Amino acid sequence: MDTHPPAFELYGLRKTFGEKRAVDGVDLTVPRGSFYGLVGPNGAGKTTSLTMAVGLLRPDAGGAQVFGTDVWGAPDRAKAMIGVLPDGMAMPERLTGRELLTYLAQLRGLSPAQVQERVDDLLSGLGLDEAENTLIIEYSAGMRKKIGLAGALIHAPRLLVLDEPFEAVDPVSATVIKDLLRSFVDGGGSVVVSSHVMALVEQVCDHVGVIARGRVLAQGTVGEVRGDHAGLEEAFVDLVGAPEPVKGFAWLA
Ligand SMILES: Nc1ncnc2c1ncn2[C@@H]1O[C@H](COP(=O)(O)OP(=O)(O)OP(=O)(O)O)[C@@H](O)[C@H]1O
Repeated sequence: MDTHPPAFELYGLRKTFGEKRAVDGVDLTVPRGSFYGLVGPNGAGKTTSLTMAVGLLRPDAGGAQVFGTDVWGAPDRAKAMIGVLPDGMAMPERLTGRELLTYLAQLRGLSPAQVQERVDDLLSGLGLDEAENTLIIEYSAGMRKKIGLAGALIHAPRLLVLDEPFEAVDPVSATVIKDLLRSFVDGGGSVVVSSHVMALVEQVCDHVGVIARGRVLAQGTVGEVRGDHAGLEEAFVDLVGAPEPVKGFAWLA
């Protein structure tokens, strides 16, 4: 038995929606203590892969392990170790930010003292203290991301899986989130983020996986995937293929 399994291992993941093969055999290894960026064009299969890997969508084939625990075989044990920020997460809109976090903390079985401490810390750390009594329905897109991230952190997981955590977030809040995630990694945690923003991945991540058309095209340290290219963006375009020049739109000129 491997006594030091990786933080997260996705193996042979497949998913077809009708005729559409969304995920076509995805294998990824997220080393312990890494800050891992999953990048790929729109529709590449990032969200579908991550949703299956954290146990929210049943794969047609394949599976995932969190620190050696099978996500679909031992879901309670696996999910206790993961904090998830899903893409476009449905939220209880009629709760306030504080009520939502308190509810999530109680669901995780935290003591009243732990609930109080963690909810206070997360609301102030993520700059949501002024909006703590505002209903979620009134939150902006960026505030929703932040309260979702707070919910993913409340039970102090060992692995964070965050789908587009920086989308719609203002630059100051993005810096706060980056700092928080970095200190989580410095403290021994592991993070997976999906993103389209190559510069951001290059700045914050130490490992990267490139996925397109449901398959992994490259993975490794940022340096390994970048190779001889000037940056990750150039490596990405080389791997995924440059887009066709835009034609038409004469009427727009
Ligand atoms: N529930 C669904 N039903 C049908 N097709 C789906 C469903 N979910 C995803 N797909 C399709 O599967 C493919 C992969 O989608 P997915 O959302 O995983 O891509 P992505 O890499 O996360 O894209 P983006 O960067 O645009 O968020 C796409 O072609 C998408 O249209």
